Formats: sequence, C-alpha cells, structure tokens
Amino acid sequence: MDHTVDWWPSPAKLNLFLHINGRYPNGYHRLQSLFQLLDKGDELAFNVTQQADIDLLTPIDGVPNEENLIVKAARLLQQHADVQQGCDIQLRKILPMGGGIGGGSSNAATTLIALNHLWKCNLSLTELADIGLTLGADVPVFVMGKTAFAQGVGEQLTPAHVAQKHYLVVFPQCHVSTAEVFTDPDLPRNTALISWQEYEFDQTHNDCQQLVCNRYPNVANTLRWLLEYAPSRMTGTGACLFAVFTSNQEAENVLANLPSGCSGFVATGVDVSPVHDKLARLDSNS
Ligand SMILES: C[C@](O)(CO)[C@H](O)COP(=O)(O)OP(=O)(O)OC[C@H]1O[C@@H](n2ccc(N)nc2=O)[C@H](O)[C@@H]1O
Ligand SMILES: Nc1ncnc2c1ncn2[C@@H]1O[C@H](COP(=O)(O)OP(=O)(O)OP(=O)(O)O)[C@@H](O)[C@H]1O
Repeated sequence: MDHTVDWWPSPAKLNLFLHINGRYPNGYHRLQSLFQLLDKGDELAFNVTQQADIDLLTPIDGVPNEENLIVKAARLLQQHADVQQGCDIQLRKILPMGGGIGGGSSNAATTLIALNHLWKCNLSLTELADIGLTLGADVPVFVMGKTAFAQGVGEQLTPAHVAQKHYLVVFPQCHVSTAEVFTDPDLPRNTALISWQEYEFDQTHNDCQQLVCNRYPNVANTLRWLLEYAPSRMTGTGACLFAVFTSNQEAENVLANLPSGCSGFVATGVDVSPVHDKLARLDSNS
C-alpha cells in the first residue's frame, strides 16, 4: 500500500432483484430493483492541479480515456461548477467490467463526490446525482450512497435497510453488454409493480437472468453450481452472480472451491457507501 496516496473507495453494488415493468418512449426500461451496496470495490486517487487538464494516469485496456466514465464525470463537474483547476487521477480496478456490479458507474460517482470536495464546488448530492444520471442510470445510487429501492430507470431512490448479509460474488468469465440484454426482443418486460413493504428475496427475481442463462452457458452452469450452496441470483444484466450467506466464513468456504474458470470475491452488504463514510470523516476533521 502506497501511504502517500489518498485512496477513495468506489464500491460495487448488487441488484438483489431486478423487475422490468415496462418501457419508456426513449427505449429505456422502467424497472424496480433493490440496490445493495457492498464494502468492496475499486479505488481512486485525485491530485488537484492548477491547469484545467483532466488526466487519468492509469488507463483501462480497451477504454480510451475520453470515453472513460471517470474522465467524463470530472469534465462534467468542471463545466457545471465552472472550475478552473484540473486533476490527475489514478484508478486501482478490481471489479470486472460488464459484470452488472456497477464498476463504471461507481467510478463516475466517486469522481463526482471526491472532486466536489477537493475542488470545493459545494454542489449538493442531488445536484451531483442529476449530473451523474446523464452518464448512466446506475450513477445516482452511488452518488446518494445508500442501499436503496429504485424505480424509474433506476434513479428514483428510497433508502432501505437490508439485514446484513455476506455475498459471494462470482464472475463467470464472460462479459454481457447491458445494451444487448435491453434490446433483446425476448426480454420479459411486464412484471407487475410491487410495494417495497412487501419485499422478500424469495418473492422477487431478476427478469434478465433467464435470457442471459440461455445465451451464456457459463452463467447458467455457474448459477446452477452456486444454488447447491445458497440462495443465488444474477445481478443487473449479468454476467456476475451472487450467493447470499449469513456468515462471512461460509461465503469464504464456497469461494475456496469455485469451479475452474470462475473468479470471485466475498463482500459484506452495507447500508451506507464507504465513500460517504470517508466524506463524513473528512467533514468531521475540517
Ligand atoms: C440494469 C442495471 O444494471 C441495474 O442496475 C442498470 O439500470 C443499468 O445501468 P447503466 O449500466 O448505468 O445503464 P446506462 O449506461 O444508462 O445504459 C446502458 C444501456 O442499458 C439500457 N437501459 C439502461 C437502464 C434502463 N433502466 N433501461 C435501459 O434500457 C440503455 O438503453 C443503454 O443501452
Ligand atoms: N471507469 C470505468 N470502469 C469500467 N468500465 C468503464 C469505465 N468507463 C467506461 N467504461 C465502459 O463501461 C462498460 C460497462 O462497464 P461497467 O463495469 O460499468 O459495467 P457493469 O458492471 O455491467 O455496469 P452496470 O451494473 O452499471 O450495468 C465497460 O465495458 C467500458 O467499456
């Protein structure tokens, strides 16, 4: 660990369920979901500079910096708040991309929150969430920083308390494009709305799961394997799967026996994002 660099967490999320209730005229889907924030994720570091340039010093293979949601988020905030300063950014990526665990969206949200603080923009979280929504439907939940029920395209959020569980998150080594799933004619789009008070894991599902299992045998086989151990489901539009445990040790035991070709990690569900814990610490020190 490099102690001279101040790392900001960029947590993963799980969709504990994902119901698709319909489609808006712009093609986006109307959904209901429970976003569970996790205590594990990527990390980002920001070094404020006096020139306006935004530089990502650790590019992601296959993602040009100009298209990286981190750089896009920094630029948007810079324009929105008329900031004259710039920054150098470093990313330590551990979350698989295209996994349905929100890596890119979370990176964008951490960038908005950290630079709002470091550039002293003083924008509210709601303003940051509105900026974030233009980058992706999953950015607002990470900006608001609370485990939450979501509806609309995922931006209408109601904070939720979920009993603390330990999750084994498994990446079956295939990337699933969110756009590909949402444009598939076979995707079910007519689940009835539920009321949050009635939420129970067993009474919910992920409307994308069957379609992705049909198209990606790795996902289907890994899900079947996980279900032998614990209640399990796909998150988002895949390809990651999660299994729910009441103890960390049980989750670690199953991780140790993952089928070859899969990778995974164990994380604990949190009600509040670790980014917000960091902000609170910074605010209490200032
Ligand atoms: C399905 C979820 O993963 C649940 O967490 C998200 O809502 C997806 O969020 P995201 O990756 O931030 O999504 P975006 O980058 O905004 O959109 C990716 C693609 O998914 C489609 N999309 C996304 C969200 C939504 N409610 N309906 C959609 O149809 C968009 O048309 C787009 O083609
Ligand atoms: N900082 C970033 N981290 C990851 N992906 C990024 C980033 N910036 C841009 N991208 C692009 O976004 C795509 C989706 O990545 P991401 O990790 O957000 O997917 P995901 O986990 O499926 O997200 P979601 O759950 O929000 O659908 C990547 O394939 C990549 O091309």
